[in-house]
Parts: sequence; structure tokens; C-alpha cells
Amino acid sequence: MWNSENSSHTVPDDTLAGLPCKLEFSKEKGRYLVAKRALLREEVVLESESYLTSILPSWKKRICRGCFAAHSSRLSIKCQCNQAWYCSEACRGSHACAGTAGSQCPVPHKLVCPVLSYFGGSKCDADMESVLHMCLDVLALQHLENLAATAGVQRIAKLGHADFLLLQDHSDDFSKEDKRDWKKALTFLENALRKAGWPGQRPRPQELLTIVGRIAANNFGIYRTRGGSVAAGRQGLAAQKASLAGTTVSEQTPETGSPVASSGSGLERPNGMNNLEAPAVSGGTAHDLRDCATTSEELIGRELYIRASLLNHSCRPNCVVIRGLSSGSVQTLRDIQEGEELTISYIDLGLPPSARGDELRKNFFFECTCDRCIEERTEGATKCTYERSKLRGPAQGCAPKRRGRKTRVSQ
Ligand SMILES: C[S@@+](CC[C@H](N)C(=O)[O-])C[C@H]1O[C@@H](n2cnc3c(N)ncnc32)[C@H](O)[C@@H]1O
Repeated sequence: MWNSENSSHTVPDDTLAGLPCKLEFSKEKGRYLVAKRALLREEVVLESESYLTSILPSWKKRICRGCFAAHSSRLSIKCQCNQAWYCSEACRGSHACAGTAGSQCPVPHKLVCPVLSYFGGSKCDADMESVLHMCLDVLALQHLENLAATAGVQRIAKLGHADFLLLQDHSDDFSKEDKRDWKKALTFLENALRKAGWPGQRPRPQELLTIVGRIAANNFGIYRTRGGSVAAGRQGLAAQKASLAGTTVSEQTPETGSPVASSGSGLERPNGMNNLEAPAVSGGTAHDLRDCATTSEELIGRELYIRASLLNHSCRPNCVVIRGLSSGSVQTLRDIQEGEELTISYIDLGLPPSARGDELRKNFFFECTCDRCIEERTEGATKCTYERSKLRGPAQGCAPKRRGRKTRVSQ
């Protein structure tokens, strides 16, 4: 349910200007995007560079923080904080001053480096640590904007801190255990800020928690194919194979930004979801908004998009997010009528209904009411009545699943 205290249900007019979609709002599912006109299959609905990115600690030595290229062996150039690795001195130089290439919010590494020096001693798990990295970037952006405002400069980046605040905050929905874990992690961050002599305003714990609450429910996973070379990039799409049988989605080569040679079925697009064993696209990554990889995929990092975060979930999505090296685009999977809601999948669509529900409840805090879930529930109920009459006993396997403990925020 929409939390009006934590988020505003409008966005500035220019956020969606020129796009074939517009924003609507409902109390049940918050803001959502609808088609402003009829859309054709494979049409690009929106395109944007990522807002912020972070790499999981286990991958930091193989993905260049400057240009974001992935490498099959450990990189040899690193920053003194031991948190950022590079493929060249040029990448190190540009990251220090301008942040990761392609990010809409350039956070100069030299600003956050002293704080990151303490991250080696963090006892947080890898996922939490990657969220803390993003949290720090948000604080850095806020600080830079405060400085710019004092100096009379209006905007330092295309998208700023105000845009981050548009994201829906779910910190109030965290379970007791999550809140406790996050409190510990954020105390670690607060101490690192203090020890590093953070030049910006030191945030209050509640403020930090709302930053985490925004990152948690809105970040996109970056995946690689397990067992493939590190530079491989067809990540995140495999999971949608099951429910989108018959359609395939292309990936883009990072060098050209254009789809690679066609070899699939359905949409006749290459390296798609029906073609899991096909050679991977060198250097690219595709991602979707969900937390769990399939067995053939591995999560390597996380990133935030602002506009794409306005897309709600459906277990039968009509759009997909495709990631190039430095930008993401949302494309339609089928023809869409004017006024129809645009949706993507946040989860592995190959999961059985109850597991999909658990994922969405645990990580995104809502009960899915998409047409696929309703159909499956109806089918389940019919099957259940049939089984019951066959067994002439109590219902078997049809009891509503007990709501599991929400585990650590693992966005
Ligand atoms: C990435 S945001 C999507 C945009 C969001 N509705 C907003 O107003 O900012 C994810 C959140 O949207 C809501 N949401 C997404 N899909 C939904 C759905 N199918 N039904 C209900 N709520 C949904 C949930 O609160 C979820 O945590």
C-alpha cells in the first residue's frame, strides 16, 4: 500500500517529457506508467543512463569502476581505498574526478574514497555493503548539490538528489530483523563518515534508513551468466523465459548499442531467453529489476534508474529492461494499447506462484494481483477442490502459505 508520508505521488513535469508514457496513481500500487498512445512490439518506451551503480565486493577487482567494463581476470590498478579497481590509469583518473562513465549522477571517487577506506573492515554481508556504497553516493550527491546551491549553481547533474527522493521509500515496511540489521550497518557507515572527516552534513540515522528504503525497493540487479566469462552479458533475462515462452529479447552490444546478429525464435532476436547456451555478448550486461538470479545467473552489482523505477511489476509483463554498457532501455514485449499499464518483472518468472508471491512480499512489500496470479489462483482453487473431492479428506497443499519472515534486505 502506498505510503504517502514517505513519498510524493507526483513527479516533476519534465521527468517523462517527450516519452510515450505518462504517470498514473492508485492507492494500491502507487505510481505506475501507462502508454500515452498505442505502442508496437519492441518499441523503446524510455531510455536512460543509470543513476547510480555499485558492484558486489566479490566482483570489485574484475569490473573497472571507471568505464564499468568487466574483465575475466583481476585488474591490476586499484585505488588506495581498496574498493575501486581499474583497467587503466585513464579510468582511475576520470573516476577520481567524474565518477563512473555513463552515470547520470557523477560522484567523484575522491570525495567518497576516504570513507570507503574503512569498508574493508565492514562486517556487513556483500549485499548490504553494496547498498551502503550507494547510500554513500547519495550522501555525496546531496553534499555536492548543497555546495553548488551555496555557489549559486542550480544543477550539477542531469538527475539530482531531488530525483532520488522521487523513489518510493519502503523503510517502514522492513521487518524488525531487517531494521536491526540495517541499524548495525548504518552505524558502521556513520562511524566511517566520522572517522574519514566527511565534509558534508552528517545524516541522522532515520534519514539514512530512508535512503536504504529507497534503494532497497527500486534498485536493479546486474547479472552475468554463471560459468561464462566475466565479460559475458546476457544476465537477468533468462528468468523470464518460462512465462514469456515463444518470445525472445535481444541484448545490445556495448560497443555499438545495437542488437547482435539474429538467431532466436519468437521475436527473432538474438541471444534471447530461448537461447541460453548461445555465446554471450562480450562486455555487455542486461538486467532486470529483481533480486534473485536463476541458477544460470549470478548477481554482480546493482544500479538505480529513476524513470524505470516508476514501472510496476507484473508476472506477465509487457515490457523488459535491457541494459547496454552504460545505459538501460525499456522495450515493449508486445503491442500495447493506449492507456494500458506498462509493466516489467521484478522477479524470476520461472518460479512457482507461491515462491513468486514470497519474493514480492519479502523484497517489494506487496501482494501481486496481476492477471497471471489471479488465473493461477483460480486454477489452483479449481484443482484443489477436485483433489479434495478425490481424496474425500481435508484440503491438501492448498492452505495459504504462512507469511515467511522477511529476511535481510538483499537488494
Ligand atoms: C520500483 S517501485 C515501482 C513504482 C512505485 N509504484 C512508485 O510509486 O514509485 C516498486 C514498488 O511499487 C509497488 N508495486 C509495484 N508493482 C506492484 C503491483 N503489481 N501491485 C502493487 N504494488 C506494486 C510496490 O510498493 C513496490 O515496492
